[in-house]
Amino acid sequence: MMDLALFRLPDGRAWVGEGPFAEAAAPPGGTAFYVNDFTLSDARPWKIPARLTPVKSREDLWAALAQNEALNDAAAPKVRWQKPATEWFKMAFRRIRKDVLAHKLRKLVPVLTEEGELQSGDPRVLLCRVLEAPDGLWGYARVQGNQGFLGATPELLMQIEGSTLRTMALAGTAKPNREESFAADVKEIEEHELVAGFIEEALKEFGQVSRGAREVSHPAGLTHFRTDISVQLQNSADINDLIARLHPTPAVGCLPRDESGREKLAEYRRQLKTPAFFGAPFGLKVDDAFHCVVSIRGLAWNEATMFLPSGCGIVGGSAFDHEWRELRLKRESVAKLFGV
Ligand SMILES: C=C(O[C@@H]1C=C(C(=O)O)C=C[C@H]1O)C(=O)O
Repeated sequence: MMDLALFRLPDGRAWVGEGPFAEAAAPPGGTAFYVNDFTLSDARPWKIPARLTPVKSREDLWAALAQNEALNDAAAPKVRWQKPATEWFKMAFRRIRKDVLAHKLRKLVPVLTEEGELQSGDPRVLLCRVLEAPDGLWGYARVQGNQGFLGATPELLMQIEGSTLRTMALAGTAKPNREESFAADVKEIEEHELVAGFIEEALKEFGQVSRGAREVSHPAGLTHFRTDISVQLQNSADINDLIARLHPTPAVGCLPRDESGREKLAEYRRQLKTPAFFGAPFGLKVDDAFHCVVSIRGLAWNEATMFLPSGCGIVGGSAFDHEWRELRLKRESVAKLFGV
């Protein structure tokens, strides 16, 4: 059975870890992956591989994999996707927007998942695409037997090097052909500032926070607002605590992030059958640094069923047709990158 984790940095450096993985509650001294689900339900999220190999090319990756013969002949997956139905998502959209207008919520991110049936080929072949994703994206993958997930995300949850923690607010998405007016789009700015403000506030207890300017960023064919934020950590802060403090940011979660908000978020994720990996933190502690991303722009599979999720922030000014199109654009960017 294949048991592996893969992590790639935006500059192309990548590592593949092979199982069996030892599991720990706290970060170990050496190298380990951090893999959890969206609700952080795994009490032992630190996965220490039996073997870790730096990989540069798909040849390196195949050579590093114990089962490389089986994969060498495998073809890229062909998937028959089903058109997602609007009803459930429309209902969720209306209820969230109503709650926002009634001041019960400020923002919530529902997730729509397109499902498909694997017709031929092997989804594990897509591990190559993770490795070869465009610069500027972080790649992540976890495969266990006949299930797995992988993706190429533009969103950093945190990177800790020495006493500096870097993170970003990435939220607010341009409509197609409206990139010029995006920088002044009041609704998208509001959506973005909710995320940036939350992160800034959450990090204050850990040290001096610096916040960069709001910028327009173009990862993988989409246009988003991005604000870089960093903090000088006062004490050697516990990584698990930092993850729990930041995740889920309102870029993939809700605001306020109180019990009632979190319950609503969990309820929508259940109703809409959001895969557990989606939006969760995924990281690697290596070479005295910890890199951890938000697992979006990815897909998952369980035997022959494929899942392609995407989410969008709903605020008072959101309109269903725009959000529906934004969800599609996000899925299309993933489908294009992975050739599915
Ligand atoms: C939830 C996703 O993306 C997140 C939501 C965004 C938004 O609502 O504008 C933008 C970037 C991401 O933080 C996704 O890609 O599925």
